[in-house]
Amino acid sequence: MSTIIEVSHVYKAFGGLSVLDDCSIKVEEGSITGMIGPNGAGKTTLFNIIAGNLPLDSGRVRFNGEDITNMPANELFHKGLLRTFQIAHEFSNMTALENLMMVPPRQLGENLFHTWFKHTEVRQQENDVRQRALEVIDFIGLSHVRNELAGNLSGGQKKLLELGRTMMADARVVLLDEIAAGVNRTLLGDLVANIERLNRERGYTFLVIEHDMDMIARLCDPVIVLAQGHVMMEGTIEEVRNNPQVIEAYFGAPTE
Ligand SMILES: Nc1ncnc2c1ncn2[C@@H]1O[C@H](COP(=O)(O)OP(=O)(O)OP(=O)(O)O)[C@@H](O)[C@H]1O
Repeated sequence: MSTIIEVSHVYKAFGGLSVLDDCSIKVEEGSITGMIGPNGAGKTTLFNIIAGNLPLDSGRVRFNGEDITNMPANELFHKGLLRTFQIAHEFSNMTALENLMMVPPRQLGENLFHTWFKHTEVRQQENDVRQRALEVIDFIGLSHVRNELAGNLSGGQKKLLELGRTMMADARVVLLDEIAAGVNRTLLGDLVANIERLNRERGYTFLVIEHDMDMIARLCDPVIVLAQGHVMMEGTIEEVRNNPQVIEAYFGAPTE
C-alpha cells in the first residue's frame, strides 16, 4: 500500500489557543483509517485543514504525493478528495435523485453556450448523469425514496445520500466526520455496509472521525488517536483499547 494522505508537522492555533501541535499522520491508500480522541482534541480542525476548509499556520499536507497545503476545497473535489457535508439547505427542496444529479462537476448543461448550441450533447450528458444517479441510488439502497424531497428523508437516509454524492463525483479519498451520530442501528448497518463496499469494490480510501467505538471497531484499521492536538498512538482497535495512555486520556488518571 502507498500513502495517499500525508500530514506533516501541522500547527494551528485559534487566537492564543494551540489546537494542532506538530501533528503528523499518514493514511494508506485503500485503508479505512479511523480517528478518535477526546472532545476538543483537534480532529475536526485537522479534517478542515486536509479538506481545504481551513488554512493551517505551518506544516504541509500531501495528497497522492502532491503538495495540497491550503488548496481550496473545490480544487480538491476535482482531484477526488472529498468530505461529506450535511445536505445543504438549498438542496432540501430537491428530490433525492436530483441531489445526486447535481453533483457531477463540469456539467455541460450549466453552460449557456452549450445549452444553445449543443442540444443533443447536453441531452445525452443529462441522460448519462441520470442513469448514473439511478445506479448510485440503487447501490445505497434508497431507490424507494428517490422521488422524495431530500429534506423529508430521515437522518440516516440523508447520511446515505451524502455517501451517494461522493460516488457521483468519483472520489478517491472520503473524509467522514461523525456520520453515525443520531442514526438508528438499522440504517447505521446499511451505512457501514456501504462504506465497506465502496472500499472493497471501488477502491475508496476513508478517513473516519467517530465517537461510536462499535463503528470504529467494525470498520477501521488502523486507528489513530489524537489528543491535545497531536498523535498519541496508532494501531489496531485492540491495541488502542488496551493502551493505558489512551484509557487515561479518555477517562482521566486511574485512581489508586
Ligand atoms: N473556529 C474556531 N475558533 C476558535 N476555536 C476553535 C475553532 N474551531 C475549533 N476551535 C477549538 O479548537 C479545539 C479543537 O476543536 P475540534 O473541533 O477540532 O475538536 P474535536 O477533536 O473535533 O472535538 P469533538 O470530538 O468534541 O468534536 C477546541 O478547543 C475548539 O473549541
